[in-house]
Amino acid sequence: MRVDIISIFPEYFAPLDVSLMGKARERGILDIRLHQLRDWTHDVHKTVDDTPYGGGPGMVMKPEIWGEAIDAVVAAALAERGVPGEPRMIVPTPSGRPFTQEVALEYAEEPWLLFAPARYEGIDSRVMAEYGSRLRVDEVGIGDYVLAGGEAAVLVMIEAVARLLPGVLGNARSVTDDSFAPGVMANLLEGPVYTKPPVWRGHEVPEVLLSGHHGKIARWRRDEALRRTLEKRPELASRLDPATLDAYDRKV
Ligand SMILES: N#Cc1c(N)n[nH]c1-c1ccc2c(Cl)cn(Cc3cccnc3)c2c1
Repeated sequence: MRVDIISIFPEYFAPLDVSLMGKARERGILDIRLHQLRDWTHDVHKTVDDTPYGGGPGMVMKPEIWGEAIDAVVAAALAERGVPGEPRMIVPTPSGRPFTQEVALEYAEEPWLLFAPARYEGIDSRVMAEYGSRLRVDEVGIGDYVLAGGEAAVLVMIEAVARLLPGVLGNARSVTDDSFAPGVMANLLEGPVYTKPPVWRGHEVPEVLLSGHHGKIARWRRDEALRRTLEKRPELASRLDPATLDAYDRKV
């Protein structure tokens, strides 16, 4: 997967050089390119923003700069061998489509993502109108809390998408076991996990996990996941298949 990110803070994406993302890049599973938006400015101050039409607080990012940057990044990528078609453009915005595991799965199918994380009050809306007629452009938000810009949202989305790509997680971990993955674990939170020693500061590992009885262990894990989901995220539990809830050995 090819990923282009245009930002005034490309250094914000240093975390993509480490851990899972770093290994995926080394193995060629992910090809992430960072671009400094200010490289497409034409004034000595490298200005990327201006006051909003109609007044109001804050500043708005200038359409000309973004237009030149997006055109140049897309053209350069297309000039390289092996970059397919046109990118899916993703613009983080506070009011955007909520980013969920379902959206991550959708993006993981894309060969090319172009992220446009902005700052200030956002990008002049004509940029989305311009590219919306040529590309698939999504305005996406992560969670109901206030960020200072779109870069953190891009980091979250790239990690959530990249870990779904074949070969990124390795054999030890399967995305089908994820808390929010479709299928059996859909809408179930993960249960508690334990490792050696069997007793730590007087806290014992649940006996069933030491029993070697795989059927009982699987049932215990599912019951714990259900218990946690009912306790912490009842709105998720309400989406569970009734048969799953009926099978839950509530032991209460
Ligand atoms: N907040 C949030 C949020 C979230 N939860 N996901 N994505 C965002 C996000 C994405 C892009 C920008 C850009 Cl550009 C500027 N801000 C700051 C801001 C915050 C509130 C109102 N106006 C601007 C962004 C926030």
